[in-house]
Amino acid sequence: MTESGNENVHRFKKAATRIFHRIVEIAARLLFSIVYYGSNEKVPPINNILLLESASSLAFKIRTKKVSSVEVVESFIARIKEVNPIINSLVDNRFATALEEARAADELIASGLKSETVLAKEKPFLGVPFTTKECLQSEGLSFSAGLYKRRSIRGTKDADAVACMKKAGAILLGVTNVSELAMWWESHNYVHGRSRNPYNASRIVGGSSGGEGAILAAGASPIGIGSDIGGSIRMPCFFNGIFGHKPSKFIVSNEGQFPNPSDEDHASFLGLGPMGRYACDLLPILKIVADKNASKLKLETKVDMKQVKVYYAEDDGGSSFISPVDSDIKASLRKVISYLEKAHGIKAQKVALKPLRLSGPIWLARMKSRSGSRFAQELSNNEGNLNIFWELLKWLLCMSHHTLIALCTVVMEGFGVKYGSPKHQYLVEQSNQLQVQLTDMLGDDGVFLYPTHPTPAPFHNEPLIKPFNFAYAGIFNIMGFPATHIPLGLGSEGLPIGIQAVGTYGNDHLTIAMAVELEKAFGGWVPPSVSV
Ligand SMILES: CCCCCCCC/C=C\CCCCCCCC(N)=O
Repeated sequence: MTESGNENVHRFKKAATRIFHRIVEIAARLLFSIVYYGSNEKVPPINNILLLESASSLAFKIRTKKVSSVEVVESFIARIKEVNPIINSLVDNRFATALEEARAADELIASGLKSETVLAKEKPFLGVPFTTKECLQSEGLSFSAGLYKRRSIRGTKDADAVACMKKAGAILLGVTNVSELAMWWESHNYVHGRSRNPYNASRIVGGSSGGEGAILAAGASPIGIGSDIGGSIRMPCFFNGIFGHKPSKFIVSNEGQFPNPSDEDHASFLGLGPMGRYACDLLPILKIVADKNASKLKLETKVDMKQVKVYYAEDDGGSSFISPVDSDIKASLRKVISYLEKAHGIKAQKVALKPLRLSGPIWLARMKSRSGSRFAQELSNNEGNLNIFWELLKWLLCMSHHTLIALCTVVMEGFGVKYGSPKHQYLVEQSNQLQVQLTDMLGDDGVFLYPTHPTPAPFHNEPLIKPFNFAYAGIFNIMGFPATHIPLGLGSEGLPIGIQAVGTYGNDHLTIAMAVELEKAFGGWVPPSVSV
């Protein structure tokens, strides 16, 4: 066959794959709509104004005795008790200890031993409650990572990031649900069950920091710490309409997570960072969890929006296996672009970065390690290897304690592209090319705006039909770049939508400044329900 003939066959195959994928997606959506018809419960409206404060504002009010820490902690505990039966977000708590710590914080403030200025410096979040995901070790609390074999394991010490928060005076309320081994974008497992979206309980909360996204959006915790190796902070923030920041690589310590990154590459993809309802909390919380590495970032630099260069893309250029970007998301991105021009004279440039179309395959290839598959081992809690055929059979007979997607991930690891093969090398090259393109384009004063995810929160289990949609977020983990999710209100289905702002290494202050700016212009977090 001639070269142009070959090209035509290739084009035809691609179009056919895309059409087939769309048909399956539409048919599945129809089926899920029928299955979940009428089960669109929301969390009740927030009636306590303390729950509407940012973590920074709560810290200030506690420190200056305008409100007591006990009052704040009690308010959030009451809200958790109200919403958790609907969203199944908090899976273990330390309420009694948290209240004791709140009393101690109030006593320290009342004693006058330390001035407000000293307290603001030494314990900037004194008396402010927070939550974190269950796969981040927290002393005395469940630490299963959603793995049935680990169901009775509890943390014996705090992960570094949790310890940093406590050192800053913050009070841990409890831990939130994750996907099995934090390796999927829906939070469901056989230890703690399934978490549900506060805007519509028939929809997912995302993963792996999904319980965290839901509890924050429901107004039941002021601030949270998540982790992100393939979008696990940004996707839950997107589905639950809140802010979240995945920092530049190696800024926040990964210590104290299960599973642990298997090598240096994986460790560079993983980033722990803040999640919350208000953009103003991202930077101070990042500073705290970054600890000594905060000085590697430019967090004190004031950003002049007029000097920021903006680039954007409305989609990945048309990957066959990824859903098309929802029209509400595209429209909101366009509104952002025209706002930036009107308010700051920024002439944003639309770009087409070819390797983005390969985001899914690139992420999967870069996650391959030289030493071979580890997921099957981790699924057995590193106690031998999992017999995948036996487990799949057990799953079919409803006898397995593993989720279907975890088993599919083991299969994928076995059958996917081999480490070092020509296909693997090609994908690594594409990934390097994208890194160079983004670095040259953005420099130290540019931000790339891009959908965080192609569709608003799908129904439970629907992600199995579109597994690679996570790649919109995951690709930037591979680059080691900072990325901030920015909520932009609700779409036509009443579900949160938004975009991410991506910068080059070390420019976390730029993507966070963009979040602060767009929150001012577009309103940021929208409560799931309001009193009538
Ligand atoms: C029934 C269909 C099965 C399709 C199998 C697809 C296997 C997918 C493999 C990897 C998906 C990884 C998703 C990563 C999500 C976020 C992870 C994170 N912790 O940041």
